[in-house]
Amino acid sequence: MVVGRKWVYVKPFDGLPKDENFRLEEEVFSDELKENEFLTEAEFLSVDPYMRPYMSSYPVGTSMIGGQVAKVTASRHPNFPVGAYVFGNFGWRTHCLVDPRKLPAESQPYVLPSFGRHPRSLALGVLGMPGNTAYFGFLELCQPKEGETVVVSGAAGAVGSIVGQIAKLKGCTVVGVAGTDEKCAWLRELGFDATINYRAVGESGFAEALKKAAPKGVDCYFDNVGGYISVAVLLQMNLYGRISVCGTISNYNEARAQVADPQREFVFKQLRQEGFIVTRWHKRWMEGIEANLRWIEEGKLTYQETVTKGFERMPEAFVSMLTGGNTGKAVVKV
Ligand SMILES: NC(=O)C1=CN([C@@H]2O[C@H](COP(=O)(O)OP(=O)(O)OC[C@H]3O[C@@H](n4cnc5c(N)ncnc54)[C@H](OP(=O)(O)O)[C@@H]3O)[C@@H](O)[C@H]2O)C=CC1
Ligand SMILES: CCCCCCC/C=C/C=O
Repeated sequence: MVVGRKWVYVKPFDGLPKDENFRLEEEVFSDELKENEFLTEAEFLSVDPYMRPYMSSYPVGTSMIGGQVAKVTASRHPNFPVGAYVFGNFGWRTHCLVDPRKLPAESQPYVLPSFGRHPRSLALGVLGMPGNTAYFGFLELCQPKEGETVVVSGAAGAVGSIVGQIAKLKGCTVVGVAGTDEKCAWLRELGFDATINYRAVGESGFAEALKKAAPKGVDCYFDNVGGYISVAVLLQMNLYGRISVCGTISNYNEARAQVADPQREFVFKQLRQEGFIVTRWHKRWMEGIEANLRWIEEGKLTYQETVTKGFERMPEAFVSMLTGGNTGKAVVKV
């Protein structure tokens, strides 16, 4: 018998998540597995923005959703031997009994490929879902061309920091928008050509700051945040500009903002805007991971992680990420 712990969603979110939304519970697993089942023990867990809007569609009493890196501790599945490390969407739990046949195609667990000298936690970041969000969401939807100007909001986070570096690899001029001077300084170290600390310039100063940072206008916008930042970028898009709508974290904890009608920009600038969910590319998943790993090995792609230690601190790490406490990918080490 194995006793695990899990975080349960016990009260609907209202605004920023609070302690009262979560409860830590125990769960017991039998040692006797059925054919095709395997048992895991988590090593690293992910806290991601999507958990905030997605949980609202689950009933209270559901375990918190999320990805993790875990070790297989018992197995009756030939592809998941004891001792292997896997990625799985097993939720906020220390242990999990898995039967892959019960999971949808876009949420299949997989044994981690070798990351060489890099930590396994990267399977939750640049070598996992956020890295693939950057790789596919930017390259497929923005179709960047050498010499173009790219703006990335949420630029110092898990997705944005990778998007900006890929844009530099494609020969673009890159402007990053982030919430502190320290984050902006890191982005410039990564090769970003200009940065805007949106908290420092404020809503009223943002359009002017963007004009200075992107004097030739904007050809591609990778939007992680929505809200006034995105309205201002839209108004400075160039003819035939492309916008990849990845997320709207500025309003995950609030009612939706009322924004000005943007249709005129789309007509006269002939813009293209497309939203996406990264699992759209689940059949090409390993292509994104391999490309990002190759760039890391070649010294062309750099990552950073913000690691919180202790499974009991999952809610704290989640709220910290939602309020800008992370640089690069936010993960929890059990
Ligand atoms: N479409 C898809 O398939 C996917 C979408 N996403 C989306 O991508 C975005 C980034 O995710 P991810 O990289 O994992 O998270 P991050 O690592 O970027 O962490 C979230 C960051 O959001 C920033 N932020 C918080 N509030 C605001 C605000 N009001 N305005 C602007 N920025 C804010 C904070 O940085 P700061 O200090 O700069 O404010 C914070 O660090 C999210 O919107 C997420 O939902 C992520 C994965 C897949
Ligand atoms: C099966 C779970 C996959 C998670 C996909 C996350 C998509 C994120 C959307 C917005 O943040």
